[in-house]
Amino acid sequence: MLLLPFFDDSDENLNLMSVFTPITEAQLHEFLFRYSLGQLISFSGIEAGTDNSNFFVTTTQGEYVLTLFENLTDRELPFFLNLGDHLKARNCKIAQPMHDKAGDALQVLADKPAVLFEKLAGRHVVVPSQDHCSQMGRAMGEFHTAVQELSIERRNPFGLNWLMAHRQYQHWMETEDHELFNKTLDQLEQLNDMDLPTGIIHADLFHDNALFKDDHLSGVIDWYFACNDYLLLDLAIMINDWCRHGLTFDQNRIDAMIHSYQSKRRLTADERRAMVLMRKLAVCRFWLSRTLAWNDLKDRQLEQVTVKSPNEMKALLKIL
Ligand SMILES: Nc1ncnc2c1ncn2[C@@H]1O[C@H](COP(=O)(O)OP(=O)(O)O)[C@@H](O)[C@H]1O
Ligand SMILES: N[C@@H](CCOP(=O)(O)O)C(=O)O
Repeated sequence: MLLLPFFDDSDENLNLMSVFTPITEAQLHEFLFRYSLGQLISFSGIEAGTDNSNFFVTTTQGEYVLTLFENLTDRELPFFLNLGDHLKARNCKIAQPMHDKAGDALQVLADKPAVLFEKLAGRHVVVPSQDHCSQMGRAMGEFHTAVQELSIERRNPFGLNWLMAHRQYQHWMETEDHELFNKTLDQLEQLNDMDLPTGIIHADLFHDNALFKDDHLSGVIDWYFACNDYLLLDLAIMINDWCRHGLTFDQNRIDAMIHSYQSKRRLTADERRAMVLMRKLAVCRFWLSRTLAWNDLKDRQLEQVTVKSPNEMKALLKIL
């Protein structure tokens, strides 16, 4: 049995440096020859992040973020790049993938798939306000409207079926947690009987995945969990993360987020009925993924990763 430390403040996550693949100035200099973006001035590794190696890159023409993909492959990446191009063409607030002189966004650098993105201004907010939540609701409504024109597809690897499959594999949970998890899965089965709209969702829009400059949203990053699933799941993930202080939800922030979302896409009657269930689905998804990540970290004694607290999600489930 694995006992996980209890954290009630998400700032206390295991947070270590996350540049997995280093690059040299010479490599980057040569890489930039492919683009019409000027000469390299400077670059530096970004310490935040869990999955990829990211670098800020400054050239004589602008500022960019270079991502080397540590897990996603050449075969998987076109989905995310097509999505990025489409959303940018619809004026959605995201970081544009930069295309080289031949029109390609996907490259190879240091033997890893690599993409250069527009650098968005600002930072993520630490304590989201009602106005931040309102801006996020509107942005999400715009994303969900824009993706309806797009026919690409990706199954959600962390959706309801994935959760249900883990009913059998709970040696990593204490008995009390196991009961809470299973009881919630029983409730979630009701989602299969509801007629809920689906489409491409971000699927990970926590407040560290949106950048604000002077309290205005400059854009949403980290689209690598994007997939086809319930549209409502995106709103549920955002409400659970953006609209609370610690373990206390703020109804004003929730109302502001839903209201501005609905200015772009109205929720159906079934979606309004399913909201609490969907928020539980969102919590279980991150409880399980964080727990698996913690176990993996312990088993492999990884040192260069950032893993968020699973127990924060368990505590949230108890108050929903
Ligand atoms: N396009 C961008 N513009 C500005 N900053 C970015 C951009 N993309 C990533 N970042 C910065 O890099 C950090 C890590 O990026 P993220 O996509 O979360 O990495 P990972 O995929 O490894 O989790 C973010 O918290 C943000 O500070
Ligand atoms: N948002 C997820 C973890 C994924 O990390 P990210 O840095 O890729 O957003 C969680 O909260 O567990």
